[in-house]
Amino acid sequence: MAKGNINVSVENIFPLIKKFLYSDHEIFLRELISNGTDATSKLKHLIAIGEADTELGDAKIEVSIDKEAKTITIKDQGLGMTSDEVEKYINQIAFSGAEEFLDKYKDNEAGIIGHFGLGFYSAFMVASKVELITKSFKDAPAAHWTCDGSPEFTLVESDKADRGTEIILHIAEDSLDFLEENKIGGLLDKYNRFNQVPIKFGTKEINDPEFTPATTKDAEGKETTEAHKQITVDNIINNTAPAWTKMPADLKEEDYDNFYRELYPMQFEESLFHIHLNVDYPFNLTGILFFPKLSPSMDMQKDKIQLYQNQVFVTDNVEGIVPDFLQMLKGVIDSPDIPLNVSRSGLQADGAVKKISGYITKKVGDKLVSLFKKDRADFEKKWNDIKVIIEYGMLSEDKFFDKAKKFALYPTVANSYFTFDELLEKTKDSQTDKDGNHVVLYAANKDAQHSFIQAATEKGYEVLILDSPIISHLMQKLEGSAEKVKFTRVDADHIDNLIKKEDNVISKLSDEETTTLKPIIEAAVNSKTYTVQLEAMDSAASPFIITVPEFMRRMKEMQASGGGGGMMGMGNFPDMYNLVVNTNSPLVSDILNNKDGEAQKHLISQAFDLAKLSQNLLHGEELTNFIKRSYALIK
Ligand SMILES: Nc1ncnc2c1ncn2[C@@H]1O[C@H](COP(=O)(O)OP(=O)(O)OP(=O)(O)O)[C@@H](O)[C@H]1O
Repeated sequence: MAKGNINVSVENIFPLIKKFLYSDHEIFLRELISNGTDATSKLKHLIAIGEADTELGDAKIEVSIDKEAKTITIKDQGLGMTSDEVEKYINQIAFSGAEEFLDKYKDNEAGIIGHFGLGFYSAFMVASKVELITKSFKDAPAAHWTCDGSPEFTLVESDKADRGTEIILHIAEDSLDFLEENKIGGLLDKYNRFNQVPIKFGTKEINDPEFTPATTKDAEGKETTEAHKQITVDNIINNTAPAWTKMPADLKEEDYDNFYRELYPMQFEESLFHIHLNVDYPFNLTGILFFPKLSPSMDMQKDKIQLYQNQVFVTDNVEGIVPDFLQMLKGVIDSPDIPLNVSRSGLQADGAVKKISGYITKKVGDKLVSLFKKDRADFEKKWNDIKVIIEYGMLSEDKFFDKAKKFALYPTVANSYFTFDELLEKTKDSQTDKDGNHVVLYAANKDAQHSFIQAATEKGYEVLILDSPIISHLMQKLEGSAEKVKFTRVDADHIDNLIKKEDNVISKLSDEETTTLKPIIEAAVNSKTYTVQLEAMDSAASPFIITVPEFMRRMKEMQASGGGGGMMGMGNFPDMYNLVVNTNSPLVSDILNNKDGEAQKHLISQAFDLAKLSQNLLHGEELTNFIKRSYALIK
C-alpha cells in the first residue's frame, strides 16, 4: 500500500475548493462526467489507431446514487489508469491543475466563465472522501485511490476486473441534497443533455418493441386488447448527436424545428428561421442560432443562447462572445476555442473571441440576405418579428449596417415594404422639396396620427410606419448615410410645410389682418406650451393644426431610449407644440371678422380643442369643458 502527501507546498487547497463559490458546487458532476467522456474518447481513438487491443462496446457513463451509503458514483468504461498513472495524473497533474485554477480564481472571483478547469478535484466541493477505482485497458492490476480531503492519500491494488474508472463520492454532511434524484437528474439535464458519450442514470420502463399486444374478440364480438409488455431499459439522459454537430447538408427543415423543440421544450412558438454555424478555421465553432418569434408578453431573457464546449453546457451568458444585438436570438454555440478561465473583460481582448463574434455577425447577415432574396414575400411577413434585432444591429455594427441595406425593410402605411434604396428611388421626385431635401415621411402610430397620414397620402406621398423603440437613432444614422435625406414625422407640421414646393399659397388675409389676429388667438389659447404660427395654407386644410417639431421630438425620444446621440437635458425638456393657424381657412376669417369678443373666444377655444383632440392631447377638465361647449353649440 502506498501512502503519501499530494503536495506539501500547498496544504490548504481542500478548504479552498470547499469554499469555492458556494452556489457553483454543482459543477463537480459536469467535471467528472467530462473526465469520463474524455477517457472514453481517448480509448476510442487508441483503438482506431491500433494502439489499444480491446473493444469499445457500447461504452457509457453511469451515474448512480446510494442514499444509504450517502455516495454518488460516476463510472465510465474509458481507458482507465494504471497505478503509476494515478500517481502521475491524479496526484500530480490534476492536483497542480486545480491549484492553478484556484489561484486564478482567487483574483477573479465572479468573472470566470463557466468555471471550467478545476477538474477532478472539484469532487471535494461536495465530498468529504473520494475513492477512485480504476483499471487500465493495458494489462495491469486495478488501482484504488482514496483521499479524505486532507493532502494525504492511499493507493492500493484493487480487484476491479472491468476496464474503466469509478469515482465514488462520499457526500459531505453539508451537501446531502445532492443525494436527491431530482437534483442530480436536473444537473445532468442542464450540463450533459448533449454529452458525447451516453449517460445512464437509473432505469426506466418502456413498452417492449418486440411485443405486439394481441386483440381478441369475445362471443358478442367485443374486442379486447391485452396490456403492452413492459421491459426495463437503461435510462439514457442524453442525445449524443444533437443537430448542431451534423452537417447542414444532412439536415432538413424539420430537423431544425425538432431541435428547437428539444432545446426549448417549454417554448410553444416555432422559430422564424435558423442559421447553422460551422467553421473549423481559423477557429472551431459549430452551432445553430434561431430567430425567435418575439411577442411582447414573452420573457425575452428566459431562453437564451447556450454556450457549449464539446457538447458540454458551459453557460447561457454569452456576453462578450456574441454581439449584443444578437443576444436576443436563441440556440447553441459550441466552441473549444473560447477561453473559459478568463474574466468577461479578458474575453473581449481575446483574438479568437473577437473573430468568433465577427464571424457570427457575418453569418447572420449573409443568411438574412439569402432569405430576402429567396422569398421576399415571406421575409416581409416576418419583418415585424425580426426588425428590432436588425435595427439594433444596424446601429451597433457598421459592417452589419452596410449589409442590412440589402434587406432592411421600411413598411408603409399602405402595407408596401421598401428597402431604403427602393424607397428613395420611389419618392425621389415627389418628395423632394424646393431646397433639394428628400423628405422621408413616417408615422409612429396609424391611429394617433391618422389625420396627418391622410393629408400626406392624399398628396400621393409614401408614409412609413416606424415604431421600434430605437428607430429615432436609426433615422439619424440613415440620414448620415445618404445626402440630403431627411426623416420627418407626418405630424411635425402641416403637410405643405413638411415638403415645401415652389408654388406658394397666396394668403387671403392681408399682413395687417394677420398682425391683428395673432394676439387675439394667443390670448385665447393662453399657454406657454403652444407657439402660435399663422400660415397661409390650402383653404380645405384644417383651420387649426397642432404639430410637434421633428427635431425636438426626436431628441427627446433618443434620450428616452438611451444610447447617446440625444442632446443633453432634452429628456427633461417640457413638451412644446406649434399651433399652426391656417389663415386661408374660412373659419379663421370668421374668427377675425367676429366682433363679439366672447363669441370669438368661443370659436378659438372650440377650434383649438378640436386640434388637440386630433392629437390625443385633450384630457381632464379641458375635455369636460369641450364636451359641454359642444353640446351648447348644437342645442
Ligand atoms: N475518469 C478518468 N479516466 C481516466 N483518466 C482520468 C479520469 N479522470 C481523470 N483522469 C486523468 O487525470 C487527469 C487530470 O484530470 P483533471 O480533471 O483534473 O484535469 P483534465 O481533465 O486534464 O483537465 P480539466 O482541467 O479540463 O478538467 C486527466 O487528464 C486524465 O489523464
